Amino acid sequence: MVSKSASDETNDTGKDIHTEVSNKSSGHVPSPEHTEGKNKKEKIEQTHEQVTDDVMHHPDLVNPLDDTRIDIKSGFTKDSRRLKSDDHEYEYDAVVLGAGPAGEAAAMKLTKSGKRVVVVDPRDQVGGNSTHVGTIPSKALRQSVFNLINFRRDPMFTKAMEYKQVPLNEVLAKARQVIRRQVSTHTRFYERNRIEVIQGWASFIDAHTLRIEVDENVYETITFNKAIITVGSRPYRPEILDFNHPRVFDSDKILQMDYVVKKIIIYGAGVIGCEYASIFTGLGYKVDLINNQDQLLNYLDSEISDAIAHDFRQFGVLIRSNEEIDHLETHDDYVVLHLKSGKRIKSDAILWSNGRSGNTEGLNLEAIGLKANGRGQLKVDDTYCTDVDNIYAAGDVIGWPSLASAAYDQGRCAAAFMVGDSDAEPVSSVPTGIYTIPEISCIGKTEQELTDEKVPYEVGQAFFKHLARAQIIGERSGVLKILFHRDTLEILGIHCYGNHASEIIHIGQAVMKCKSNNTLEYFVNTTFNYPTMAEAYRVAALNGLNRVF
Ligand SMILES: Cc1cc2nc3c(=O)[nH]c(=O)nc-3n(C[C@H](O)[C@H](O)[C@H](O)COP(=O)(O)OP(=O)(O)OC[C@H]3O[C@@H](n4cnc5c(N)ncnc54)[C@H](O)[C@@H]3O)c2cc1C
Ligand SMILES: NC(=O)c1ccc[n+]([C@@H]2O[C@H](COP(=O)([O-])OP(=O)(O)OC[C@H]3O[C@@H](n4cnc5c(N)ncnc54)[C@H](O)[C@@H]3O)[C@@H](O)[C@H]2O)c1
Repeated sequence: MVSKSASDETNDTGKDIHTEVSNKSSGHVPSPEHTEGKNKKEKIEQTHEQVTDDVMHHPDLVNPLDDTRIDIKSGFTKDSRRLKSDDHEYEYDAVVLGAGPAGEAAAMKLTKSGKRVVVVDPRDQVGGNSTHVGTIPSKALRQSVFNLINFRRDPMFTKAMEYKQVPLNEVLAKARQVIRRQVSTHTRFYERNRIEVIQGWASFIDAHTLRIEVDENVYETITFNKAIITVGSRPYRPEILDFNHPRVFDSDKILQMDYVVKKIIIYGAGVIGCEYASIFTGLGYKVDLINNQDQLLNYLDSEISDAIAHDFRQFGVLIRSNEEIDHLETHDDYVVLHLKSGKRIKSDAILWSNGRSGNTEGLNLEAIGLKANGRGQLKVDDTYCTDVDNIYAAGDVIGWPSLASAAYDQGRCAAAFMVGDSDAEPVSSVPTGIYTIPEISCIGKTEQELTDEKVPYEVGQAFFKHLARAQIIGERSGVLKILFHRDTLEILGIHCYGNHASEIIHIGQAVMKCKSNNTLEYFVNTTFNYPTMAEAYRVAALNGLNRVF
């Protein structure tokens, strides 16, 4: 039996939904005449009434052992209030603005709840910025660079191979493959769930009418009962910089960098700045990392933040803290960054990575009485509802935490609130996964927070260099740190630095979620596979218990 949440997550449960699809081939957009209101009414068969039971028999899922049909949950709970019972005269029960992770999850939840839903996105492919310019390309790029670093370190290869610098867009060849595969996977989700996708820029005419620019100066209008804004974000571009200059980049444009540089400035030492510092040093570039704070990623546990700063320096990153741009001088083949402190830094190029802005300015929010903040973000309540009661928002456009992981869950939860699921809850606890080389991942409180709150905590540590698995796979640096209450042994925070950290963290996260079992003793009393990186939990737990008296 597939549970409700599991089927929501995979989105791939086949022909279980009863709205007609209008873009059968891919995420590609139907032509305007294909989506005209009149045709649509004929084409879209509203069969909400068919989805009445909680459990459905899935036609494609057959148990291989006894040939019986596998039951799946329809996505409703018995006490769900359904939009279909809201007697409305609109074409759609819900419209989703943006086909990124938040939009996709919202659309899947809505359609699985029997709603007639349409998704609008200006790209001709689904996946959002996350797939096309954010998470996926940067992580695929990071993996290629990681492989390159390991390859160069291996004496078996380095003798035979010539050391050659490679431009970024060539290293991205692998990333392009991953993007293609991701787009095709997600397109299938939309197709199988028969979700209509319209390509175009959406803007509001009023709180129940959307105008979609499907081609240059060609508009289509649709009406809807409820909407969810999941338009995501883009790099924040200050006016003092000319991003058309071939030596000035942001995190979108950097994916097209087609020349090799020796030296690059990264302005902004947030997650993007730090991840790219690893990527560039891995490619052999010299990096000046300009941080406008006094510590790298200062929301991290300071020991972890110190560790990444230390490793960056070892790899040749020059970190300049507490600095602020005055202006940038651009030349054909170099740039000079002038800092307010009077320093001047010359480099082949600059990557600006100083925050992001929500994509709200083209939405004509005034027409529905909404206003975004200075960074283009929308305010929502605990049910992801904006100040307008039929308009919801999720993902990067609402700010925190601006992660694809959370955007997906926020989209699903927002849709759950929209359909009236009684068990819907807002997303609250999100792990941090930072894909520097090595990785960083954390969940729960930091030492600084616990000290400020005067919680009597203790620390258990495991250094990767002592673990058999780490020695086998050649992990030289890394640490797992567990913070726990010294009286109750409750786990309060887990901080991991080292490769595989973003995977390792989930073991601790699962234990922390089990309220009755959330104690350090779990790791001592449970037999783990050996040798594994997960053994770090046992080692750290024993190390911590030895400190308790
Ligand atoms: C370089 C980089 C690396 C990242 N790495 C990670 C990572 O490793 N892990 C992680 O969890 N997160 C990562 N993130 C963050 C992650 O990409 C975002 O949190 C995620 O994309 C947010 O998803 P979303 O659905 O809110 O919006 P998006 O992915 O931004 O998608 C929004 C969609 O809305 C569309 N849209 C915009 N305007 C309109 C309009 N008017 N009408 C209709 N549609 C519109 C856009 O075309 C886009 O397709 C990274 C981000 C960047 C930039
Ligand atoms: N591995 C990941 O999870 C991952 C990877 C890359 C990006 N992201 C997401 O992308 C988002 C953007 O990353 P980023 O590195 O560009 O930005 P960031 O939010 O991490 O901050 C980068 C720098 O910009 C500054 N800054 C941010 N907001 C500002 C504001 N309103 N005014 C002035 N300065 C501000 C910060 O002080 C910091 O020095 C992050 O929120 C992050 O969640 C996540």
